[in-house]
Amino acid sequence: MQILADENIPLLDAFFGDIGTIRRMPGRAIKAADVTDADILLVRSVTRVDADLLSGSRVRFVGTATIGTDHIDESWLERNGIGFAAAPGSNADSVVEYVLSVLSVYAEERGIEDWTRLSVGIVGAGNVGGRLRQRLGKLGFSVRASDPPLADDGEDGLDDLDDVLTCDVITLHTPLTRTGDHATHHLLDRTRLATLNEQQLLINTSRGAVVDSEALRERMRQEAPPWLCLDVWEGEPETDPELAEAAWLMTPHIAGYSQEGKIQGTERIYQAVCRYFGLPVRKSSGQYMPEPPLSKLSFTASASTQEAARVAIRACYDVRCDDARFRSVLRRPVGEWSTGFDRLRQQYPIRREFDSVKIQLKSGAKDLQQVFKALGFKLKQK
Ligand SMILES: NC(=O)c1ccc[n+]([C@@H]2O[C@H](COP(=O)([O-])OP(=O)(O)OC[C@H]3O[C@@H](n4cnc5c(N)ncnc54)[C@H](O)[C@@H]3O)[C@@H](O)[C@H]2O)c1
Ligand SMILES: O=C(O)[C@H](O)[C@H](O)COP(=O)(O)O
Repeated sequence: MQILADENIPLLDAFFGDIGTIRRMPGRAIKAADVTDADILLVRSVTRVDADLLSGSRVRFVGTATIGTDHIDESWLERNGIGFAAAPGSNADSVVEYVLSVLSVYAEERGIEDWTRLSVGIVGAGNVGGRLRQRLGKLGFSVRASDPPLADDGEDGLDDLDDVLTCDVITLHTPLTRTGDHATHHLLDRTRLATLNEQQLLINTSRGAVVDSEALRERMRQEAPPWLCLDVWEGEPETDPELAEAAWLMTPHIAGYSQEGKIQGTERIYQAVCRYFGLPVRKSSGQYMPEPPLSKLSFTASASTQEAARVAIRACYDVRCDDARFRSVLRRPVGEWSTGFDRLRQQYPIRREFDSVKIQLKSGAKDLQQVFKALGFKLKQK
């Protein structure tokens, strides 16, 4: 079988080497002429997969190693009998940990001693939002979440978007959808952005177009704008210079880029290909997960829970490093920004999730134990 794949999908040979001949291309460069002879197309979020790309090709299966599917015309694939799979949940923990890192830095910069005093509003309570809600709840944060599709399905405990927008921190975790009762395109529009103030932080790790960028630019120019943390950008890899200037933290769409997240993304589409073509599943992400550079952290009984949590979160992932790398690209001429955006993602440093690190504690340190468990670390008693 001929497999055409985005070169940024990790472990292509390891997972797909036995299944077919692999041809790699930069995802943004994949065009109709490239897919004509492919049986399987494997993409990430930067390749638009639709009739323009695939009609006339012999592609029988498309896999995207991502959670988001807004770049895929799924109904066209279905109408044309082409198999499809995404990678739901694969990098959800990575995004949750990105948000935890942002929260820890935000609390410190605002001089908030106890970060759990911040109320957090989650928009979209699926894999990412739901896991974030659980971890924050266990840590003792007051959390509100809005998710109308889940509410329609009878899920309790959800709030209206307008209530969620009154929280100290608002974090977006919806898919980008343009049709249906709960479409999210420009969900945060001019009216909703007008309700936010300088005591609030808005984090967007969903898709850039879930927020109306033009309205956001305007809001950031007005009195008392909210603090802003952007990982995703409407029109990326282009970066809006005014939003870049206004953002407190900014990163080039890497919230989901933990090593676990990326390898599990490949694993999910490998499993789907095997199912689709009736092949045995012989490989798993665990086989290929390298040893983490940091494996253990040890705290004495004298560590305060706040400080210990801060140290451990940032030892694993400090969002300020990604912010600094991105800002260094944006100091170059504007014409180089979009290639810089892609280069940062392609050459992303190794980042491991919290549960790759064992936390060693003195027995009896009950508060610390609870906090680390809630954050998602593994515990080891001394
Ligand atoms: N920045 C990154 O690196 C990164 C990484 C992973 C995912 N994402 C984005 O985050 C999105 C969410 O990921 P997920 O794994 O939680 O997806 P998911 O499908 O598990 O959950 C999305 C949730 O949003 C809800 N939703 C839909 N419309 C809504 C609306 N109008 N208001 C509120 N909630 C709504 C859905 O009901 C669902 O529960 C993905 O679709 C993707 O676009 C970004
Ligand atoms: O939807 C997802 O899974 C994420 O947005 C993913 O991290 C995007 O990464 P990309 O495909 O752009 O490399």
